[in-house]
Amino acid sequence: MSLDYTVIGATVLSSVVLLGWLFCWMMHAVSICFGLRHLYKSVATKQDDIGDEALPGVSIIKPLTGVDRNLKENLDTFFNQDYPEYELLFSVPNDNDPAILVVKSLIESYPKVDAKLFIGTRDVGSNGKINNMVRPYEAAKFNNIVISDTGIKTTPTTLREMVSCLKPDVGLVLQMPYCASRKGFGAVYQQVYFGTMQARNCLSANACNINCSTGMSCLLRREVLDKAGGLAPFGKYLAEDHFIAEAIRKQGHKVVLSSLPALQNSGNCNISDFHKRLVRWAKLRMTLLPTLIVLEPLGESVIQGAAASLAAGYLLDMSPLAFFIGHLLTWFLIDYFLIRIVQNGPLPFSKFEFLAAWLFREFTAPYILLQGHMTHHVVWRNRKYRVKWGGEVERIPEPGEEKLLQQQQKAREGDDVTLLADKRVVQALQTVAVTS
Ligand SMILES: CCCCCCCC/C=C\CCCCCCCC(=O)N[C@@H](CO)[C@H](O)/C=C/CCCCCCCCCCCCC
Ligand SMILES: O=c1ccn([C@@H]2O[C@H](COP(=O)(O)OP(=O)(O)O[C@H]3OC[C@@H](O)[C@H](O)[C@H]3O)[C@@H](O)[C@H]2O)c(=O)[nH]1
Repeated sequence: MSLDYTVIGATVLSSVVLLGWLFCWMMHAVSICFGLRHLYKSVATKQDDIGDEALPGVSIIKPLTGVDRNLKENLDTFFNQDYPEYELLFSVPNDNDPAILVVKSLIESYPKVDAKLFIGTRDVGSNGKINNMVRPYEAAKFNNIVISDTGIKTTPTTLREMVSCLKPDVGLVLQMPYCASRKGFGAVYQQVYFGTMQARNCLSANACNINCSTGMSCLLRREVLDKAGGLAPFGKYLAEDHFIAEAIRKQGHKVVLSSLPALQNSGNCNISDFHKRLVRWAKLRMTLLPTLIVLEPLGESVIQGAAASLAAGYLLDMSPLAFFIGHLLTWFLIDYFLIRIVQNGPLPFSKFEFLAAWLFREFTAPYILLQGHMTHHVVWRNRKYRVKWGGEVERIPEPGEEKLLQQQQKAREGDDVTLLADKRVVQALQTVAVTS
């Protein structure tokens, strides 16, 4: 009896594809169960019995670069935390940064809030955000550090909620990225992106204890990060959030999700800028976890649906078109259910807008991943970086910047204690610290 290897091959491949398809539905189910159980289930209320005096002090670091039309409104929310003891540490890379005026005016408006502004970076690596945060990190008064990006808007109870998640065995509390409601299709699209695909991955990964971080808003124990060398060793990566979470986990501490998502409220909802950000993130993910090069496209509804339709057509003799339509419709309905959980109620836009933004996201996602493959460098806040396999990055100098970057690199390589101390003195002299 002769074996038909083509038939065996096609049968095995179709079965694997259908198993992958079932795995995706399992991810949907896990993210919905975890979201329902975890999101907006405030732990803080239980802690209220402990009393304010038992709550630890928190230093909130806000690395800023430039201004957008929502910056003042966003920063203002940090001055209104319902929390007994916290300090705000703003930092900007240089004294031309327009964010300085915004911060100074807020500091003047809230004389009772402990707030400082740091001007000038310390270059410990290529990552501009890390360089911008090193000095406030070292100056922080408290052991509990919040890192919060410039575009984040917060609510009065968020800090209390995040601190309540910081149990003794926890080293890092992450806020899952989501968005505040803003006007326009670009805003709806971002909300749909973070409330569906990103939420599914983030919730299911956290439910299964897989590191899936976004560092836009997190609370960490400084003593734990200091054991890994503080912030400086992470300056060589752009995905510093991923590596910080890894370092904390390696020390045996848990990384948990806060029950409140982070509200991104940048004044810029431009779709093309958002796509550039997604391409940068995609590039970071595929260089640091190459298995995602295969898995990530397979986790997309359109690619997964196309592959599963062909497999079902072959194995189960079903109409591939009917299978594909049923697949997409079910995925759509489950995503609608998930985003309602992430939003904690009715969506701030119509069902039609949801449908349009959802279709746009699902059908552009493969193209964005492809662009991530095709770019050799990423751009972040007007700076170009070359990303190496493993996640390390190198700044690509702009014309005229080569010498400066070489000097900075040499200074980093030659850092001994005396040189570092000298540099600290120079930097201290260059710094203007505005204290309330
Ligand atoms: C057969 C089909 C299998 C489908 C598997 C699907 C695999 C998941 C694919 C993509 C993950 C997307 C993750 C999105 C969140 C990451 C956001 C991000 O890019 N953040 C960067 C900027 O902040 C950050 O620097 C990079 C971090 C690296 C994140 C790596 C995440 C891996 C998560 C994998 C989740 C799998 C969940 C499995 C649950 C059972
Ligand atoms: O050169 C820089 C770039 C960025 N930043 C600051 O870093 C924060 C995040 O920057 P953006 O909002 O441009 O970028 P993203 O939202 O894409 O960042 C996100 O993805 C990449 C990760 O490394 C970040 O931790 C995460 O926050 C902002 O607060 C920004 O002001 C700097 O201080 N200097």
